[in-house]
Amino acid sequence: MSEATVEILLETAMGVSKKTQDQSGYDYAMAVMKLCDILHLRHTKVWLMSDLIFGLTNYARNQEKLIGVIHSLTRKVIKRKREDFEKGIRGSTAEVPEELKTKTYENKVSSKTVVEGLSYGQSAGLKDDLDVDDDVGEKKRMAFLDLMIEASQNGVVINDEEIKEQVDTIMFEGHDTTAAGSSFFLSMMGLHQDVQAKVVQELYEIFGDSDRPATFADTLEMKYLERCLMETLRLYPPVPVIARKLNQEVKLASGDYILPAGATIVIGTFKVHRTEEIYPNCDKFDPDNFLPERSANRHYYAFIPFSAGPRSCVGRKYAMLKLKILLSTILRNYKVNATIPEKDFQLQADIILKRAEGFKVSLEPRKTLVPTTA
Ligand code: HEM
Repeated sequence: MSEATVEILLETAMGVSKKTQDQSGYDYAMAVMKLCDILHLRHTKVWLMSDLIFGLTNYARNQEKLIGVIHSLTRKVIKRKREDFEKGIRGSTAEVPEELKTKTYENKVSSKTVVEGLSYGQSAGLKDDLDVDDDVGEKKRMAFLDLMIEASQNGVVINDEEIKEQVDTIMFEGHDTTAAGSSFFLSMMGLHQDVQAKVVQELYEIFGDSDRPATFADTLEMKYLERCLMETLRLYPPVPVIARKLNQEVKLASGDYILPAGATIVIGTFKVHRTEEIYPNCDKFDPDNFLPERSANRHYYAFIPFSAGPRSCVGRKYAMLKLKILLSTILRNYKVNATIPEKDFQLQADIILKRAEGFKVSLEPRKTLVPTTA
């Protein structure tokens, strides 16, 4: 999943054609994973916290090598984009599948010409510029990196090193989070076959037995799949804790406590999401928790997989879109099975929430999407 999410980022956010990539997404994803292991070790082994002692260990040398792998990919991607720009090539060079170049799909559910719906969390009540019916066709797409390179040409002060840092941030934040989210989602589908059957039923209503690629309009119809995704992010938030340094003292609403200015506070998203008063039977996987009527009166901060406020996740709409496309494609082609029950998951919270034993799911090819009972 990590490899897939890196490749998707390179094509969609960096606008690089798969053909132009000379280092696989797999190497990048593995390097990030190993680097996170070292960071995790430094969180838990007191003696490794000191830079001086850490610098003397093999971990430090390994870390250098891994950072080299990570940075070499970003440097190559930027170099390639700059060369394209100098040759006058503007915009994304990632290929659009032939089937998506013509807009002739009949939607089985509705034949709306204007999409009325929401790209991220219908229940969250958000609507923005993604909510338009122009997701297919041959218009020139400008990826995030294209825009930055163009801005640097137009005299906006951003140099190559700064562009590289932005690319590193998006590549890092954008791949491991969605890889964890999608892997937990597949684990849930494997364990809750009745829920998987309902998702497949919904996909059948959207796609019939066709194997055409999913469009943006289709993702707006994936309402039940979205609820399953939100419920997965509730139980297994890929970023399980966030931290903030207080600029001023804060009086807690819950009692006579005052947190001093300058303190670092840690917000346990994982714990917030499993609060019994907010989510009755809070450890149970129940996609109906995100039915509009159930979430309508819930506090805004009761569901914070993407954090909240001014430093919340900039990629959340992109993430939901990417997850819907990726997961619907998998479920249209494979039945997911899993045997390890949730109570036996060995959760590991380094930077990203993972299952220490790996995501043990197996896939069985589906011959047809025609729904079968679970
Ligand atoms: C399921 C997927 C994702 C989850 C759960 C997630 C979660 C988060 C969270 C919790 C934060 C805030 C951390 C904090 O408050 O300290 C954050 C920040 C951020 N995320 Fe995501 N993220 C996801 C996907 C993505 C994607 C796909 C991208 C980019 C394409 C992205 C880019 C970022 C960036 C750049 C920030 C930093 C924002 C800032 O500091 O102003 N994220 N993410």
